[in-house]
Amino acid sequence: MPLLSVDELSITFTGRGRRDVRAVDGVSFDVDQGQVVGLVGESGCGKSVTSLALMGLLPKKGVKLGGRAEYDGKDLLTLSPNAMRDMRGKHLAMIFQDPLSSLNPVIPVGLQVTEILERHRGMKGAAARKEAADLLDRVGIPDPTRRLKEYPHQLSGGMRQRALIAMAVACAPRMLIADEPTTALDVTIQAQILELLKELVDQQGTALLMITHDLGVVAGLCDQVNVLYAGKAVESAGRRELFAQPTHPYAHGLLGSIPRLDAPRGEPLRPIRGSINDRIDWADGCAFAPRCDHYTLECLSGTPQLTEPVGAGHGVRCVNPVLTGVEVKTLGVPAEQAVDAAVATAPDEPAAEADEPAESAESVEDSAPAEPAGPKIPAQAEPEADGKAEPADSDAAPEAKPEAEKKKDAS
Ligand SMILES: Nc1ncnc2c1ncn2[C@@H]1O[C@H](COP(=O)(O)OP(=O)(O)OP(=O)(O)O)[C@@H](O)[C@H]1O
Repeated sequence: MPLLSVDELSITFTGRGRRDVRAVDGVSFDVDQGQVVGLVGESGCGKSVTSLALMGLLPKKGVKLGGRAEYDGKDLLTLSPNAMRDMRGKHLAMIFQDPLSSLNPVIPVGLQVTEILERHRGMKGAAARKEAADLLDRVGIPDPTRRLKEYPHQLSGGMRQRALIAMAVACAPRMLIADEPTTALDVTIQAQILELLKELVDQQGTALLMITHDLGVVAGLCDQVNVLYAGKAVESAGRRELFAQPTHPYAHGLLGSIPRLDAPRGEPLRPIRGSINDRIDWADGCAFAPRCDHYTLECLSGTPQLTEPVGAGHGVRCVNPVLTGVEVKTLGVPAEQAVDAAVATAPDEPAAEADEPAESAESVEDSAPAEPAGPKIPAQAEPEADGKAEPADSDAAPEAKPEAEKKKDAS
């Protein structure tokens, strides 16, 4: 039985006088002990609110939760605030993106660590201080006894994130949720922090839910990956399967948009056009359709279901998946090699190259050119004779535009 089993999680923000926002819509995944599961997607796809819901950190007012999130037989979504408080620390812990705003700026780091040891492990005085120093030492903070007396602003960004990790693991939680833990750090520190997380998983069997927009992090760390788009999982697969054959056009585009060091000089980058705001409601069809070079009219007939067009355990929510093999490279390293390298990296070895794309796998939104948004469907989406808008290989952009867009350009 998985340690955490999320089943059809939905999160809706409600408010008087404004339209409800369905931020997460029927997301399901499992996390086993000692397993790293990734939630990946661009800004606004619902990654952070998923983690906050699991930690019981969303406000009660104005938020509707649906589905189940069973941890060790208990539904985290329905536990009382008190029960949830006991759950955090010992069972569940979270590492946030920005260590500076997660630490209290006016309390020395040591006191923030010992507070946790006192509350959850009943430790006091010198024993708690010693344990706090040991924890800082374990996460690689040099001279821990001195550092304990310092305030967060006196630590470097990497050290602050290490201190947060020390606090998160202080009670040896069985499950760790890391929400973009390396985004605020420079690339060398990123690799060290990822190594540290990997060690925790390997040595303590911690289950790790890794939330990231960074495919380098996924390649280096995750066993299982869920690619989210507009609140739904559009592809769920093992890391190898995903990198070897990204099958949903969004996942395919994400992997294809990673800059390559071996690309010929002047070769344009291949971002996914538009932004997450160019979408339709899932109830009307695939939310990604307006940005998709592979859409057909079928995409507009209701919510596509998760199916397994390329193999058992590789779920894809698309009626017109990318089934041709594509070579996806991460910074010049074929993806499979990058994954192999990442897998083979022992904890005491330097981080795999696969961690490197961390910097370059920028949010698609950030790198999207000022191109016109995708076709406004369904009005302009006219089928070819076979009922399909011209399928396009995203490799072949810009000619490979959907038929409707070509017409728009021509007019
Ligand atoms: N309090 C709120 N009220 C209304 N909508 C919200 C609220 N919080 C989040 N949302 C919406 O929920 C969606 C998902 O947000 P979320 O923060 O989970 O995205 P994300 O994938 O984590 O992005 P990022 O990487 O930028 O944090 C977004 O559309 C966001 O606007």
